[in-house]
Amino acid sequence: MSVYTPLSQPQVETFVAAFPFGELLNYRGIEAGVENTNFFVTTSQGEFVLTIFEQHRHPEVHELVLLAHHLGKAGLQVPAPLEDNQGEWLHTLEGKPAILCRRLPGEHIETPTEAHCYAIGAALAELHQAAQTLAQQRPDDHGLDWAEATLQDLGGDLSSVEKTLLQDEIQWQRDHQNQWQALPSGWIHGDLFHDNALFVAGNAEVGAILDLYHACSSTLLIDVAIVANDWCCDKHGNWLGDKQQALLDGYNSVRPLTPAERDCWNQALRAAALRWWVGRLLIRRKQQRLGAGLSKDPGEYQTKLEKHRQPV
Ligand SMILES: Nc1ncnc2c1ncn2[C@@H]1O[C@H](COP(=O)(O)OP(=O)(O)O)[C@@H](O)[C@H]1O
Ligand SMILES: N[C@@H](CCOP(=O)(O)O)C(=O)O
Repeated sequence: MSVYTPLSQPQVETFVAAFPFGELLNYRGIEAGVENTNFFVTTSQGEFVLTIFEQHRHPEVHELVLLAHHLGKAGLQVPAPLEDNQGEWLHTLEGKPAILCRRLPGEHIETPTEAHCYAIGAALAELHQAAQTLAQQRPDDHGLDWAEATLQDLGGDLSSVEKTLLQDEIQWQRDHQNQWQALPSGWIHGDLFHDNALFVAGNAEVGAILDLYHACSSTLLIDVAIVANDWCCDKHGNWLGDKQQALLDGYNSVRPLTPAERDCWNQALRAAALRWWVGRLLIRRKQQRLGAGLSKDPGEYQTKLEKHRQPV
């Protein structure tokens, strides 16, 4: 369902011919993912992924891919764009930005274990550290102003319960901004759900971190909380076993959280749940407009937010 921009065989052949990777053997659309169009592309010299950006224009893609370039050079397994015969990596297909990356190793996991949570915590901290040496920044455009603007925009699509909860949480987060803004910041992934990681089969070694297209400059702690909300609890926000602790242990093994970050953990879980509740409300609207099935339930993140708001 996420091939928003279908391509013909001649289009892919022409695209691939610009690169030094041999001839096109076959290609197929990738079902996973909801934002961009992706194809697995096999040539006579290897396996690649062709991505067409559906929501970002060329200058934005330029910014986003700087991070992948930077992390790739630091030895992290991320989708870094490949250069064609002219040294260009940013292309255009059907009027939209397009890139080609190597297909990275590993498989998706259905249900993360504690070992996966530990490994992704350590990998996320490595990403945060490696990104600190990237001078360019990209402002976070999914903060509280965006949440507020989206609330206004969605207006009539929301129930009164949803509106009240959103308004109340945005206000609560605004009231706690002083402490939040003093926390360590830098590039965050922003979307490290477990379907955006690959693990090398048979063990809990991270094979790849994918989909860096939400990456931006923000509070590092929210990135850890985005992972916790997806990897470590059930759909109702109940923590599963020791997964949350495993994630934090893995993260701390590379970059120990500061005392101020530890104090703000619940705020981070709330901010992360708010961010993806609003994100999913927008995805739902897009899917409804396209007549597509709903693949990301916003209610799950409403429930998680409600859970984190309960006093412990
Ligand atoms: N470089 C890559 N190597 C291997 N698989 C990839 C790569 N890039 C994307 N994929 C596959 O495509 C899926 C969708 O890609 P993703 O970037 O998450 O799309 P979207 O931006 O639409 O969410 C991933 O879940 C993964 O299965
Ligand atoms: N991961 C987000 C939705 C964003 O989609 P992605 O396919 O780009 O990761 C969620 O699950 O809400």
